[in-house]
Amino acid sequence: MKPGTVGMYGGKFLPCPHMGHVYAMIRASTMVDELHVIVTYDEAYEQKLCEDGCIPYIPVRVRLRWWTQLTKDMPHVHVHAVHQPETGEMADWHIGAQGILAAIGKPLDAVFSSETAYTPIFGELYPDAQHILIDPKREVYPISGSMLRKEGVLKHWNMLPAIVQPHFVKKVVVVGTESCGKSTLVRNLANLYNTTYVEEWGRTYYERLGNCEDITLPEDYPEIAFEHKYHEKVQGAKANKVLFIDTEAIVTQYFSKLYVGKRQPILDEIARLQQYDFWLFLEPDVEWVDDGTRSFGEEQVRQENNRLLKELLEEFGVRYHSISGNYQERLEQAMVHVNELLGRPVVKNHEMK
Ligand SMILES: NC(=O)c1ccc[n+]([C@@H]2O[C@H](COP(=O)([O-])OP(=O)(O)OC[C@H]3O[C@@H](n4cnc5c(N)ncnc54)[C@H](O)[C@@H]3O)[C@@H](O)[C@H]2O)c1
Repeated sequence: MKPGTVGMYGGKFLPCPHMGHVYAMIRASTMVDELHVIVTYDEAYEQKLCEDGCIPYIPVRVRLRWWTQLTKDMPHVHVHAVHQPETGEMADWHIGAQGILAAIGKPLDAVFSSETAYTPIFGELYPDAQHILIDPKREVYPISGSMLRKEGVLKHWNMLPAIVQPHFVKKVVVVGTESCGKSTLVRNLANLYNTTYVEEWGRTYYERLGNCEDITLPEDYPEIAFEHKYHEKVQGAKANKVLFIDTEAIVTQYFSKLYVGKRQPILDEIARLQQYDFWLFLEPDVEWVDDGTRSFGEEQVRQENNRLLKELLEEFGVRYHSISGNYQERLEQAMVHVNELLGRPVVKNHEMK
């Protein structure tokens, strides 16, 4: 092609750009001097499309953000969002093309897609541009947006760019009072599902100080909650479909009440804002182990604290799933729930598929 060529690659990229899209964009970027990636959108139509599939609606701003991240080190690639109505009429494409040309602001030399069927309409819309097909049989990355919408993103995890995956990670939080096997269960689950986890930050915090008995201060608790949230973000970015999390802001609030006798508004606010896909509640029916940072071992106190924590969770409208029994039973019950969440079959002896 002549120097100074301008190309366009467009789509709705719903629910998200997949590896086939990334491949097409990169191939296109090597063939022109300037490439414009166009994210077309029609909110009402897309919401309906997502409702009919099995994915939550992903706003255009999020899709634009992913494309911006994907192309941030490619100075000759530019990303735009353009409204194109989706009524099923050819007029939609004409309206879209007007918006696309206005966003690009210069004549187009090439239009890229993987659809041979688009050649006639592109010929009408962009008569001076060449339609260049990239992998029309979708052999390099056999995936499509409709497969992701219909079958869910977890089934096609390896077809999602690494920067997109964290958005779809399922967050499983494990809560309970002291010494009910949370840390062990969280670590075991993370290893079994080959993914990452977030440790109980309050514990790490006091281990760093050397103890927690009689030395906790009210200001420790917001700090614990902030650091915990930060680690959720860090580990979530590396997770493989699911992230296991040991405790959260409501448990931190519960400890604030127990240790310093007060409830902290900022923890209530975090508790209201946080979102998890699944809550596992561990009943305190395994042996109490004193690991040096624990204080409430007496059976009656243990039961009373368990009741208090449940009350607090219920106050925030949390729908948790209780798990009890010995360590083997707890692991098996947890795996049944997690398999269900991930859409995996629950097999005999709960073996992994
Ligand atoms: N007005 C325009 O010029 C224009 C151009 C393109 C798209 N659009 C709009 O975008 C909407 C969606 O278009 P779509 O369904 O083609 O978008 P899409 O989001 O499914 O795909 C975007 C592009 O990537 C290509 N692609 C998809 N999967 C691929 C894979 N595995 N490997 C390689 N390439 C792959 C597609 O052929 C398409 O060109 C259209 O209905 C239209 O509204 C408009």
